[in-house]
Amino acid sequence: MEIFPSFQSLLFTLVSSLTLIICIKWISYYSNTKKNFPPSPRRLPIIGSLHKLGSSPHRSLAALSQNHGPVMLLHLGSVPTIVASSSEAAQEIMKTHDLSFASRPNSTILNILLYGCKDLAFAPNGEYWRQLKSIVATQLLSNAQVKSFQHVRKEEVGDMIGMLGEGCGSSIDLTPLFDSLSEKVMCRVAIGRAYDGLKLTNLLKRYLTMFTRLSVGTYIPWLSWVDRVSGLLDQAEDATKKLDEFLEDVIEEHVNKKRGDGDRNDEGKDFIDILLNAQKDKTNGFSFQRDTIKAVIMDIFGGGIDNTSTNLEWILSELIKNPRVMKKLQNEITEIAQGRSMISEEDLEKMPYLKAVVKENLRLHPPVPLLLPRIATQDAKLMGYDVPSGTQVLVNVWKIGRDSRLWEEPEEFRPERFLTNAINYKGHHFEWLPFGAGRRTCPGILFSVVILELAIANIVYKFDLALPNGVKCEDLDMSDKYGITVHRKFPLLVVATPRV
Ligand code: HEM
Repeated sequence: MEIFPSFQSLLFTLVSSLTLIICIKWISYYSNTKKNFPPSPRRLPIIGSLHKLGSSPHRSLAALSQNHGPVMLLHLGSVPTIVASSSEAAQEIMKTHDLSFASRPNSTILNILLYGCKDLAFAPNGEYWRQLKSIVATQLLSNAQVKSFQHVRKEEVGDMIGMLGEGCGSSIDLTPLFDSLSEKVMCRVAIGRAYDGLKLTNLLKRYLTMFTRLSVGTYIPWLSWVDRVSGLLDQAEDATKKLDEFLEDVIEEHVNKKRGDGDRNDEGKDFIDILLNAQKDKTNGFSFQRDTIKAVIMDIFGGGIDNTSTNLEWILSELIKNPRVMKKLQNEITEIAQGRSMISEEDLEKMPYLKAVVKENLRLHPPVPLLLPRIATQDAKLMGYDVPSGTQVLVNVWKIGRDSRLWEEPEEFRPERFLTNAINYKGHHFEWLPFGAGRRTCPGILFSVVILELAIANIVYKFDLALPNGVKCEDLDMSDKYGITVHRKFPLLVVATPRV
């Protein structure tokens, strides 16, 4: 019996393997040259076009689209990525071919942060994601459920107004006030109480920052060891473990019905109660483990906290920078308030200009300017171009919101445009997509809009706001900074004076 193959058979195997590889390469090259791929900027070896993203990817990609058109193909490392920058392309992605683009790309770091993507935002499209979205949309974030947390918003907005009042006359940084408001509201509805002290704040900050860190392995898989050597994956594991331990305790408290002091939401069920009940419900054949509950709560913290405070910062920045709009808004609110001490959620329905202000701000400052990435799960066509399965897809809604073909004087903050157009939050208008659209649309729209409207209405009703040290309104710096959401680059410092 021969143990080692003969030289001839070795040579034969080698030559036939080489011929096979050359054939495959040739066939794939030939069929690719037949394909109609979107225009691409020049790329570098290994990193492709990663270096072109810069520190503000939404701005860099908008600039690139000026040269390469509304549908571009970039190679981020070795990840082929389509960037759509027009409302027509967005509509094809999120409506015409929504099913082809309804999944999310996966990565080692996301798997660490989200229990193997058992959350809603990064779960691949499929039965698991569909069932979970149904629970989140109909049980956690439905109209009725959002209404049931009205008292939480009232109390927390009241507390924030109280703090602003205490700082009247001196310079106040609004960002920590807004961060605290959003975190408290989110914690009370999600886990039953707001935690005093910085323990949870710091845990969350550390955890959420991990989503903004560049993971080499995500873009250049053969260099994925760099993420281990650089300590990135260890940090992600540690941040997740700490938050996991915290949430594990909170869930145990819920299971054992032992809630601590400071529970200001004890008359209603919080999200953990609802998820624990859904877990017991076997009627629809969907079963999930505790990791799913924790992953969903992490989504809710990730989606809810930063987005809300970022929005509040930008709305007030625009109002301060545009005194005409501020005056008009204050007039609307004062007329409806009729001397009452606080604006209530019932009042908001009578304030069309306030609603227009919130929408106009989302046009100019969408907190998630490239939406969450999607991935093509089948070969698709986009605006006549070929998009192979496995291509990542980004939609630049920041660019679409500033498209002069769609918006007159797009750089101007002019809420009036939303008084006359029919744009609503249903995701049918592809020129305005701060929450995305289609299957993957944000389920937290109702939840966030009401808190934004209530907080803004009360702040501008109760106070006049000016910039400190005699800085003129028109000189307010509006630079932004890319992160988990697009924040103001510099803190928003104001001097508040009581109005009523
Ligand atoms: C102003 C506030 C908010 C903005 C601008 C925002 C924006 C977005 C965007 C752009 C997406 C991706 C949509 C897409 O890919 O088409 C998204 C998804 C998501 N958002 Fe929000 N969001 C906000 C508030 C919230 C809140 C308050 C929650 C939860 C309480 C939330 C939970 C989620 C979840 C779970 C997803 C993933 C949905 C899926 O993949 O099926 N968001 N959001």
